[in-house]
Amino acid sequence: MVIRQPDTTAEAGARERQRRLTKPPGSLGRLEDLAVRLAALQGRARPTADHVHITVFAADHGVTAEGVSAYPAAVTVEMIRNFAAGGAAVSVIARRLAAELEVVDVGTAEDYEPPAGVRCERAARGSGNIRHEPAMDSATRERAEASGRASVTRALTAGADIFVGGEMGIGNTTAATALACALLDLPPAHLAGPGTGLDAAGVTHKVAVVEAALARHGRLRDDPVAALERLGGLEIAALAGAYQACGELGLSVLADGFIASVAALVAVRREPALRDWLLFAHRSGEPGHGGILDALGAEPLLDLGMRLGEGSGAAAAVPLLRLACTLHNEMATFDEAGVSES
Ligand SMILES: Cc1cc2ncn([C@H]3O[C@H](COP(=O)(O)O)[C@@H](O)[C@H]3O)c2cc1C
Ligand SMILES: O=C(O)c1cccnc1
Repeated sequence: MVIRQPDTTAEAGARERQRRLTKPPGSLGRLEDLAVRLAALQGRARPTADHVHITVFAADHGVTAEGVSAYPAAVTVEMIRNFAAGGAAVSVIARRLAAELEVVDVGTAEDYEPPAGVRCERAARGSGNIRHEPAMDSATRERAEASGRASVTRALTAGADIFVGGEMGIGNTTAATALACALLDLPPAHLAGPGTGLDAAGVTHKVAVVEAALARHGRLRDDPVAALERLGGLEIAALAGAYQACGELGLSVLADGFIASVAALVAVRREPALRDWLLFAHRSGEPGHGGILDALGAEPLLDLGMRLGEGSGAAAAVPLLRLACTLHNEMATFDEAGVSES
């Protein structure tokens, strides 16, 4: 399927409406651009951000065997339970936003009883340890991407107007760093950071692990799919598949932090027209995020020092989208209010 084109008629209508609202042109800054952009993506002059669908994709990473995270791999499944129980940061924000929150296990390694509400769609039992082997084979990547696509279909069926993809997977900042270094041809020291909280020695070790992984897998700069299979993670593949489906089916994406942005980079490298469908919510505290945002030409909405993932940074920016839409839809025009234009 092809990526849809934004609706330029709706965009022009929205821009014209912004011009007629009772304010000096441009005075609501990026809130104006946001409303116009959402109008173009939603194909209507009056956009909305009321129905937000959040899917958190969870998976384990073989590279955790190299000691690259401040937390044990068991936290991935423990957090799945926490999402289901409503206690994770993204659970709380989703409640506050009245957003739909679903959790999809696309590849945990451990045996556990998935709690009610968690979709168990494992494409594999964790990814391979990228230092020594590919993260996944092609069939596994396709299964993980299909899970991502299916979540977008559910979102659209439920009437979503914004899609947020979150991720949970201890070790996934290492996979994301390796992927981004491969696609951007950057040295690991440029993009590797503390993730969940490595100290300086831990980051140095993480750099060495990513260097070894890149050396093991060779040059992948011009092949995003091979890079994803060799260096990625199952939740990163699911996110890339979900973003692709959003572009094909016409659903706006509000992208989260470091890992989600690397998934976006993979998806945009594969399908450049997809870029139009992606709004970037925030600049993560993970230091490498800036390089990825730059590569995507993205200027995120928030810079709160958040570095959690789960979709939490994207969810935190939803109130701004709602405000942009409400201002656009409810402000009076100069004519309606009898206010003089310049
Ligand atoms: C309790 C807890 C909750 C989380 N929620 C998201 N992450 C985040 O941290 C992980 C990536 O960092 P690293 O590569 O350093 O392991 C991912 O699971 C990400 O979603 C969490 C991490 C922890 C510990
Ligand atoms: O920005 C993120 O998404 C992030 C950063 C650190 C750890 N987990 C997620």
